Amino acid sequence: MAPMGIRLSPLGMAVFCLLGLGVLYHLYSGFLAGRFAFFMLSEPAAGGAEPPRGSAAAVDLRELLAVSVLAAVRGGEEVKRVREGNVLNEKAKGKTREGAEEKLTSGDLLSNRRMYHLLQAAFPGVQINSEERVDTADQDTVSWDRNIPEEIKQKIQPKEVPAESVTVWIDPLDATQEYTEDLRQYVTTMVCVAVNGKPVIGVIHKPFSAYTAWAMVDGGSNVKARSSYNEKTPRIIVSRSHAGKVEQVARQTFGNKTVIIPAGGAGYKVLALLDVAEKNQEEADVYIHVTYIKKWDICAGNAVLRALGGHMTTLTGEEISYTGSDGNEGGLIASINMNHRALIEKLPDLEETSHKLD
Ligand SMILES: Nc1ncnc2c1ncn2[C@@H]1O[C@H](COP(=O)(O)O)[C@@H](OP(=O)(O)O)[C@H]1O
Ligand SMILES: [Mg+2]
Repeated sequence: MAPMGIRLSPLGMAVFCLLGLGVLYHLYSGFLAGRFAFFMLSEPAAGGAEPPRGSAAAVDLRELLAVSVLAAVRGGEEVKRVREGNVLNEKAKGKTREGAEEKLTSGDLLSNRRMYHLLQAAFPGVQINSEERVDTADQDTVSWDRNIPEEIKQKIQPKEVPAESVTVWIDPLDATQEYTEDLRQYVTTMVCVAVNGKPVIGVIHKPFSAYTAWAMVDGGSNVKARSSYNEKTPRIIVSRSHAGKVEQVARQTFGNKTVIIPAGGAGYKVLALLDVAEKNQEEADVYIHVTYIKKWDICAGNAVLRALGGHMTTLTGEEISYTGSDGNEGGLIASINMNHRALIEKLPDLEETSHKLD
């Protein structure tokens, strides 16, 4: 009932109600629109609010493997392009301890730039050690499209590790000496991922035959060991341009009739121990190196061998740690599906050998 003296007109009531509804609708739709806009805007931010992958406390090793394969392939394209263009701009960057000239070409530098920037942009929180100097101002346009190749997805599970435990080693052009001699079969590009100094992911790519081997320890691989190895009279693969006394060491260990295969590149020599269906690849049973060598030269091969159950150690059988300094002093011996310990015990004392052979 209406209060006394006031008559409510039904029409007025209807108009009043409609106005009220309008006001409510306006307020509420504005609120909803605001919420909707916030939701839309905050969607990428929410993704971004999670720390960008690779820069935060954790990195996924499967992603790191995918980028490492891409980096090795992209770097390899530069290596091939420069070689085919025949303008290497070859120069000497120094000498090894043994006095051999260390060469540097445009192939090394352009591959390095590509590989480094690709890995660095994808994983900004990770330590990357590269054979060549990197100009950080010198950006490269290739970025990772976040695609993980189907084969890697099928074989490898995601696995996060703290970013600060990771060291990536890049060799943008292994066998530079042979590259300058146009011995293309020896040339590789390599990426290695070490976790707490242990080599865990290895990628070895042959740019001139578009062959890529990758493996992850406790993960999987696209390459395997051969079905048999000659343990009694192994064929030994050694350096052709930084040999030192390796031939004498090999003959002293395995006899004068031992077959010694001189070859370029540490990546190539590790592949020689595996089942690599590639026509420009020789096969061997053991890889021995006696001179100083850098960690970017051997880390990827070490990871691949370890993933497949093989070994790469110093000549006295110590594991090589892939953190800190970039040099490996103790030489190396690599084998797979063999008694590695027995091989080491057979080796002569290197100090003694070098006195005897001087
Ligand atoms: N005594 C030494 N000092 C420095 N680097 C060496 C070395 N012996 C081998 N290396 C490097 O290890 C890689 C494999 O060597 P080799 O082909 O002789 O087996 C080459 O890398 P790069 O070609 O990447 O420079 C080579 O330069
Ligand atoms: Mg190298």
